[in-house]
Amino acid sequence: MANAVFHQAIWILPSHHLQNSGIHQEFGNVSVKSISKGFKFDLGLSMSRNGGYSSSKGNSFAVEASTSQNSVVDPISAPSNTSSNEFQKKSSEAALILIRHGESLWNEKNLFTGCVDVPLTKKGVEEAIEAGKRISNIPVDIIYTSSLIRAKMTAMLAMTQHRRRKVPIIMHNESEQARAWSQIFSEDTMRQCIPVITAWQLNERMYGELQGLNKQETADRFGKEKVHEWRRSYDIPPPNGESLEMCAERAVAYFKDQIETQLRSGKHVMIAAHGNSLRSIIMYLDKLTSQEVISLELSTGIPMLYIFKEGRFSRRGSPAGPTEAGVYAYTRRLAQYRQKLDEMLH
Ligand SMILES: O=C(O)[C@@H](CO)OP(=O)(O)O
Repeated sequence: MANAVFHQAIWILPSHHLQNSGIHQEFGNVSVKSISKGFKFDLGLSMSRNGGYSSSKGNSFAVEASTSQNSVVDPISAPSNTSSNEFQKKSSEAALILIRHGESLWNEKNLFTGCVDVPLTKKGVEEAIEAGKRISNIPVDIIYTSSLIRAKMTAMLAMTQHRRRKVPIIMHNESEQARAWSQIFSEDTMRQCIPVITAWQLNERMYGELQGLNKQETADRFGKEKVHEWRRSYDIPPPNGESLEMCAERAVAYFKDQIETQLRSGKHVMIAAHGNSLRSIIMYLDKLTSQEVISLELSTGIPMLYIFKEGRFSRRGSPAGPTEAGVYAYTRRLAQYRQKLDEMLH
């Protein structure tokens, strides 16, 4: 289906609104006076009919001033003597971090969860914080999460550990009012924010009539092999649920349409999602066959790093290493980013 754009996810503050609005006298510590010129923040994203976002401007997170145009580029990522547009054109490399959410209350109870919206356990919270430590030196410009709380919690908790100290802000594009009421009125503040896009397409596979059942009891009842087939095969769906193939149809399509667009424009992306939605994405990234994906298992709270360069993905991190150094093979560009963080923070 074509992605018919029906509205834009823009945080707009036209100057007449500033003058006329009696509502937004202050937003946090930012007074209206400091932004009296009037400008608009444009994520460069448009929501499509299928609930996804498409890039309306080519670059995400662009800021349009009333008189001039410039993109918000992290001063740490961008060389100071290079204009942001030039930088983005030259930047042929972007980081992609994938994190499966931390342990949920139903993981702990060994229940099939699927699209049931269950929060993290204390251990899951700790795993998310630990994941955040491992990615604390890797640039993040935009975050995608599923619409489920365990993925959102994981992303937010992980970002509490990031050394750049940017603030992840969940975009509310569900209605005109939600957009209007979540505007930000300071360009400086915007520079210190990371947009968080929630997308149902990244949700866990819908587990059908297995949702809420105990995994061990289900295996005892239907047989270990049958249950393994439901859980790990590519094209055999659980009763009235989604197979991995069906899950991939929405998750990988969303990835290609929305997330790859960000990577192509040089944005560093983090995705917090689920065992099976991420398996389907990894199958695409690593070009796994439907046989190979059967043995792909993802642990909770382990971040994986990919580099997108010249249209190709290469895996730079294995979930095996216990430390950041053991996990990630940094590219030169990532090492430079890290060095700049060191300089800034010491
Ligand atoms: O229950 C679920 O939703 C998933 C992930 O926890 O389980 P499985 O490992 O069987 O895919």
